[in-house]
Amino acid sequence: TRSTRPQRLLAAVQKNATRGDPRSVVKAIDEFCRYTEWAMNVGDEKGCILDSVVSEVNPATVLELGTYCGYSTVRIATLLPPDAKLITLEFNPDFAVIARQVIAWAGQEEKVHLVEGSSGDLIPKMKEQFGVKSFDLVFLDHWKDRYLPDAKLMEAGSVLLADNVICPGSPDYLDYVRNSPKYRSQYFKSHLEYTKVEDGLEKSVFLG
Ligand SMILES: Cc1cc(-c2n[nH]c(CCNC(=O)c3cc(-c4ccc(F)cc4)cc(O)c3O)n2)ccn1
Ligand SMILES: [Mg+2]
Repeated sequence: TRSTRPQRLLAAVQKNATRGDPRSVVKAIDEFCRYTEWAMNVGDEKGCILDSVVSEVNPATVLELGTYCGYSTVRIATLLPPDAKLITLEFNPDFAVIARQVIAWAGQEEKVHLVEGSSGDLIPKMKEQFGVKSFDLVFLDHWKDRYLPDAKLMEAGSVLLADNVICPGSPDYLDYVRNSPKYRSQYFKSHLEYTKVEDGLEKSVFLG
């Protein structure tokens, strides 16, 4: 039967990237998605914004919601010190299977803990399951209608960075973080990965 898009993306990584070289993995995925087959990775343009926010926050603990094929997982992990922890949640088991192999090809498995399940179920269990009561940085890149309810579940974290706030969009989340006295929000205008369509990242610092 026909392969899936994540399987074809992984094949491109294994063919074109050097094992243990995370930058070559990122480059191979971006080239595949730009020139062969679009996929919903944060991409190179928004990826540079992601990199700058991660470097600025310099987090010891990161939570990523929505692993997909592990592209942003690899980008974030590469910027973390060896003792830092990145927990990434993926709902779709077929995506998780591919993401684990992409993360391994990039040599980042030490810093990354991929957990399968839905954010609504897993976030409340974070404390007891992983002993992490709050995260220094949360990257929201999962179902867009879960951004707001999940942000409310996590009102102890310090920096939220949300992908796709314009396309596909998360209007209720955007309205909340931009108008709530609990957050200072900033919009980084960009484009939907590998396209000319407007999209952007919203960085929201929790004021406690
Ligand atoms: C733990 C947990 C995890 C999840 C979860 N895991 N993986 C995801 C994927 C979510 N991502 C997207 O849907 C997405 C879509 C587009 C897009 C698509 C089609 C278009 F035409 C235009 C844009 C672009 C993007 O950048 C996206 O990130 N959710 C869900 C629940 N709980
Ligand atoms: Mg996204």
